[in-house]
Amino acid sequence: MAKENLNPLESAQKQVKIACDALGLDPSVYEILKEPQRVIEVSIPVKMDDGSVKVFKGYRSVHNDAIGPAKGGVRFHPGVNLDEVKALSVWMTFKCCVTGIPYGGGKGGITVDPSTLSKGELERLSRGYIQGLYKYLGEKIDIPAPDVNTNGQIMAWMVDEYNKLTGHAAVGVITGKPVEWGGSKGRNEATGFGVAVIVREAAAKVGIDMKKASVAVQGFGNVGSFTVKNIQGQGAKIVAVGEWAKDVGTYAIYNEEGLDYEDMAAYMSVHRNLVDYPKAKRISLDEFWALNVDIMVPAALENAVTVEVAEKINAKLVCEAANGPITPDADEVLERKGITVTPDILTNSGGVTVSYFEWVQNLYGYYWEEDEVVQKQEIAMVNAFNDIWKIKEEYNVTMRKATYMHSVKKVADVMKLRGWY
Ligand SMILES: NC(=O)C1=CN([C@@H]2O[C@H](COP(=O)(O)OP(=O)(O)OC[C@H]3O[C@@H](n4cnc5c(N)ncnc54)[C@H](OP(=O)(O)O)[C@@H]3O)[C@@H](O)[C@H]2O)C=CC1
Ligand SMILES: O=C(O)CCC(=O)C(=O)O
Repeated sequence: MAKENLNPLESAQKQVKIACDALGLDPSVYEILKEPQRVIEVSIPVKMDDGSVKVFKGYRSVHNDAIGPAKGGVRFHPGVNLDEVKALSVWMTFKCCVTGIPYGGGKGGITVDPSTLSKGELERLSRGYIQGLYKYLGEKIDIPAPDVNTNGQIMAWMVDEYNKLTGHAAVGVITGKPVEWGGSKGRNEATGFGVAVIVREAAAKVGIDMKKASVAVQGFGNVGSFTVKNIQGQGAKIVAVGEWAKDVGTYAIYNEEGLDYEDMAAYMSVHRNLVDYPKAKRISLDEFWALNVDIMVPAALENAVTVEVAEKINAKLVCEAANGPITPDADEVLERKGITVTPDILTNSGGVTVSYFEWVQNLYGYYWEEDEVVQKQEIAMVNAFNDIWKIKEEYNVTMRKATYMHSVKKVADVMKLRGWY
């Protein structure tokens, strides 16, 4: 068999092309959508604590802003590169259409291992990113947010830098901020909470009783950990968690009696990983993927599920909490095996949906209670799930194809109205 293509941009383009063809759209729609509208690459010089200067590469891609200002997170990771950032921005365009929020798609990143930086170096790097890009960001232009290895503190430094450079108190230029300064209640947990909502809805459709379900989650960061918390809250048993640690690489922990979110989170906050977590046994990643569980949730990075991994999966339902965790070839394997997949742009759309709520609150200067945020998020996601399930049934296609058909049509219709083709 030919070597599997792991380029995320080509995966994203393939997903968009399939939807354009299924919808019978004018060929110019795909020509417009296959590449971002704008990509900026910046060099960021950072004064290190030892007095030396290190230069980091940063990127920001705006894929499409037909529907509204670009929206999407900023990732700090050694694997960040131009095609990855472009792909992530493509996915954001169609993710924003899932719950119907008025944004286009953007994404950014810096090629860096932030665990090697001091707090001061991390702050200078975050500010340097904004110094390189502030002319292309704005509350009505392009609005960043957190992603892998970035958080509320980093967003606060970035907004502060933006406000200093522009002279505007524009707190809505970035979302995912701390609640103490313009953040929305519920945003930190929103992606994982939303993943659990989609897992619950999909489980009901495929005949899994959440109260009796066994679940494995790959990744215990922001998305993975809150996914575990909320799925556990539905009465399901989390039997395995897959993770990554320096000097160990990928590993997983397993306990058939179930793992507890609070206990793992407390252990993680002291030890920074789950390698020697005492209430589970360590298993290999190969064993993790092959577990006999009802539901698998990849919540780490892209390309986690290749063809080889997909062949091992025994779950009835796979819910993509990460962006792009299943390769297109692996997707075909899961389809052949009759495993239902809820795609990333639906499953993890809760994060950007609550970012939108944060932006609305910032523009109004009027803040909501957490209950209101959570309730609005849940309604938006359940409605989106039902709309997409209907398309899946009507056209007899996978959830992924139905989701892209739903979203690509929305962007194509607006581009038509605006006279772009
Ligand atoms: N944050 C958000 O609101 C949203 C995030 N996403 C997507 O969700 C995914 C996870 O993001 P997020 O949780 O924010 O990121 P975090 O940085 O908070 O967490 C990522 C987690 O995955 C672990 N990890 C990294 N590589 C591997 C691996 N190969 N195998 C197992 N675990 C691994 C990391 O371990 P370690 O810390 O040791 O590196 C970390 O615990 C990404 O694809 C992101 O784009 C999607 C929508 C919104
Ligand atoms: O909250 C946001 O604006 C974007 C989150 C994000 O980057 C994502 O959904 O992948």
